[in-house]
Amino acid sequence: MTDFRQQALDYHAHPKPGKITVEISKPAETSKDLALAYSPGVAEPVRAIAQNADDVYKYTAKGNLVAVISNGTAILGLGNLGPMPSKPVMEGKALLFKRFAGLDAIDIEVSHRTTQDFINTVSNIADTFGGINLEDIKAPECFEIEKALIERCDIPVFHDDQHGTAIVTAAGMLNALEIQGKDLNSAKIVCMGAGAAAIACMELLIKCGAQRENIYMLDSKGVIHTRRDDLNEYKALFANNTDKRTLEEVIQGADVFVGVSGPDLLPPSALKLMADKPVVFACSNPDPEIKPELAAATRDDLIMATGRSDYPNQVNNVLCFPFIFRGALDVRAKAINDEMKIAAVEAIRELAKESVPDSVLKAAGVEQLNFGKDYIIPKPLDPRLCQRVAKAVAVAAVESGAARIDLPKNYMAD
Ligand SMILES: NC(=O)C1=CN([C@@H]2O[C@H](COP(=O)(O)OP(=O)(O)OC[C@H]3O[C@@H](n4cnc5c(N)ncnc54)[C@H](OP(=O)(O)O)[C@@H]3O)[C@@H](O)[C@H]2O)C=CC1
Ligand SMILES: CC(=O)C(=O)O
Ligand SMILES: [Mg+2]
Repeated sequence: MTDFRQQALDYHAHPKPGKITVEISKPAETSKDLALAYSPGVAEPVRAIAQNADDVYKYTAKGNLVAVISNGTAILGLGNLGPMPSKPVMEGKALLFKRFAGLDAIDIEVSHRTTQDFINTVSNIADTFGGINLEDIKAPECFEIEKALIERCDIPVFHDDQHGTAIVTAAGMLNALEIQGKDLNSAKIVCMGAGAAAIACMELLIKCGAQRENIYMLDSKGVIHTRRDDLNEYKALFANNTDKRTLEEVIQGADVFVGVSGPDLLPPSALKLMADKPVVFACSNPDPEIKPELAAATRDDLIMATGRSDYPNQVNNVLCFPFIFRGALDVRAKAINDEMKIAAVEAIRELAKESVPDSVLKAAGVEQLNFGKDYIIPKPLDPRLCQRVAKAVAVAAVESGAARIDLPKNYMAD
């Protein structure tokens, strides 16, 4: 067993199994405390909420509570391994919600027979929470699930692998292209993968200026083109009228490669075929489509990002989901709309252009970080992310009419 593998297993096993716990937030030491916390005192907020539904935000933990819900059908890039193997990832997301945004989060792994069963299960428990973060649910079911839950729930429902990934990818991509002196509008883009993350990343890049006809998408069967008769409705939107069938054919002269598929799917021979100054986001976890060392050895004019913490330029949805929920919950948004997503893109993007505080340099273990090739996007440990992204999202929610309450006074002030 490798050292790192053993360290990871020990981290999860000791001193207590798992990564999250539940703590109480009120005194419960005396008979008086118990009389307030439980019977008879608890009857008072019960009566208040029965009379005024919004009082649930005043008297319970709902407004700061997120459910991280999965069925384990697309666990990172490890595939469809089922609900229980997904639990460490979901606990991990809960850890990140708390660590980065102060949100209480609980993981829920759902076993189900049909997609409708999953939808019913989640919508039946949704009111318990302030928001629902769907995670690691494979395409195409994830699209139907998210759409149905958004319709049925009046709290934000957000499939992180779709929109969290797309927001961070768009922020990083706009910056990387700016550094390379290129424009998203005219960029030729190859997207390896045609699932949850791929479809959402490409749709958001289009909203940010990319041209649909400049995007070539590949799934496990190769290039997605108009002659294929095995495409679901989501892939069909990216079908090119082309006679190109392989990665090598479509990547010729491409400015951008986005990998949200699986390990080692971008060979150096294909990377060599890209245009000058390419941008390569190999975002599959834990193992990217090409290792950064191999990419750097293949050519020296690229900007490279991965989903991992141990290389520069971590394009990972952790830069988004804690903060987008923070902002959404703080104004009790009914949903997370496009205005809020674009506000998050801009806030993440802009932060990378500011000077980096010493505390962040220290946490990252580096001497300096300056906007450029190896720093296109902020570090997850940057405490300014919460302030900037949550505020931008909350403001966008208020301005777009998604918020139920106004911005709290002095919200996320410096
Ligand atoms: N860095 C980040 O923040 C994030 C990274 N990801 C990564 O993206 C990947 C996909 O996740 P997600 O979209 O949720 O999963 P999905 O199961 O929804 O999609 C996986 C996609 O990858 C495609 N694929 C699998 N093998 C190949 C192959 N050999 N060649 C081309 N395409 C292939 C599948 O093709 P087919 O449709 O034919 O089955 C499918 O379209 C994972 O590795 C995950 O870790 C995901 C979210 C966030
Ligand atoms: C980061 C993430 O959500 C994933 O790889 O699935
Ligand atoms: Mg995920």
